[in-house]
Amino acid sequence: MNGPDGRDIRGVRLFDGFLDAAAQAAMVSDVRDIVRAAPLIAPVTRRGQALSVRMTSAGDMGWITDRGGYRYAPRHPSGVAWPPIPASVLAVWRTVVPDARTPESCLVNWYAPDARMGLHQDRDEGDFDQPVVSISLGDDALFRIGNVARGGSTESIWLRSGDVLVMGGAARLIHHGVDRIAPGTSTLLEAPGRINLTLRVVS
Ligand SMILES: O=C(O)CCC(=O)C(=O)O
Ligand SMILES: [Fe+2]
Repeated sequence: MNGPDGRDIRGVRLFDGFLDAAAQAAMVSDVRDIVRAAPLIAPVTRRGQALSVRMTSAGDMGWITDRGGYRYAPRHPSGVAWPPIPASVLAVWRTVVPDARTPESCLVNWYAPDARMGLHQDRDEGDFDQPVVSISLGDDALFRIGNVARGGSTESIWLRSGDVLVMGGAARLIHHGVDRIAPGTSTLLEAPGRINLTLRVVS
């Protein structure tokens, strides 16, 4: 059921339709401000393999990956500080995880129609008692949820614009990924694609 604590899928909590159309549009405008200050990066792994998403960040720390490996960094590669996390985004965190510490990082993932994200854990943070909160804007995404341990069965759900997902507690280190997006399922953005915002406490 979809009560005040969201719908439970393997310990992950989904608040579907959390943001109404006006709140989504306002948040997109805030994301555009972030991207203007800290332009999207085409990330590569240490081995030089390109990720299909484009990324930037807001907050004290931003997650980056390049030929030096992956890490949290205090600055955008251009040398500018990451812009602050917008109030609209912080408000979502405070509502869905009121007992958590203040997030130090808001990763902005941009999915063009052919982008995806492989199954992984979010484990570059210092305190796994703190949740991860993810906000979806734009086209639908097929989100796969596995297990904390590697392997085993998985379950996929469609994340839609305005949905908020919480990975916390026993599900904090659950494997997850985005198999694909469905271009053209939302009219929120001017071009097909999807924005995902992922909030984390880093330290
Ligand atoms: O795009 C999403 O919904 C998930 C993003 C994600 O898992 C991440 O950035 O670590
Ligand atoms: Fe993740």
